[in-house]
Amino acid sequence: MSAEQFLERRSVSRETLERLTAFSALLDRWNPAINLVSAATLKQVWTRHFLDSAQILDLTNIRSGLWADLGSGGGFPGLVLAILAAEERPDLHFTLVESDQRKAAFLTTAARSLAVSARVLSDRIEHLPGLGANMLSARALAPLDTLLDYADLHLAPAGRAVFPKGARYRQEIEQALEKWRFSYEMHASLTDPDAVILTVGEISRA
Ligand SMILES: C[S@@+](CC[C@H](N)C(=O)[O-])C[C@H]1O[C@@H](n2cnc3c(N)ncnc32)[C@H](O)[C@@H]1O
Repeated sequence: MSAEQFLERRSVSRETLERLTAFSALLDRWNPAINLVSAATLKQVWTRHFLDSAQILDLTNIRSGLWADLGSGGGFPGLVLAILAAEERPDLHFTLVESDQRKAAFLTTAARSLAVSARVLSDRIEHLPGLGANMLSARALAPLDTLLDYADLHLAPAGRAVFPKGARYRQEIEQALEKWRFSYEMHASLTDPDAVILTVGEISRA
């Protein structure tokens, strides 16, 4: 999928498109050295990473407060969300948590170079003091029960979370329900017929 095909699925302003294009160029430049995403998916960055991340913003209606993205890696979904929100939801603030120092350095450099406001924390999620986030996201980080441990630590009261999940999502929900109570909604993924995106709230220990 090219930038033009992305635009057929998700409208963005010219400035946001330019930022995404510049982000794609940064990934091309840094990926051989620090393996931010698999080389194969880099060829499909507009669908596998940009559209896949953008759909997450579109499933939420939060317009202000703190959004924390955990285990951001090369910036997915967190930096894409920050790029979109810069114009679409300017009162949202982003914190990206990534323990790998080289990836965190990439995220800091990319945010600065793209003129996107995002705080990058290079630490382990479970070592950080609670972030008090209003919204939490994490892609390809951990099973749902572990993600709920992180949500318990980092969400503000009444905060919500949004987690893309692969084909094993039903087992993950069953497993998580042994330890947690939560409400959730399931949304079909725009980019993977086997995947879903879970929006989760009202999280408490079982
Ligand atoms: C499989 S990658 C996924 C990256 C990105 N979310 C994506 O979907 O492309 C998981 C990332 O989480 C980071 N990570 C794993 N465990 C972590 C932890 N406990 N605290 C902070 N970062 C962590 C890893 O360094 C890695 O960059």
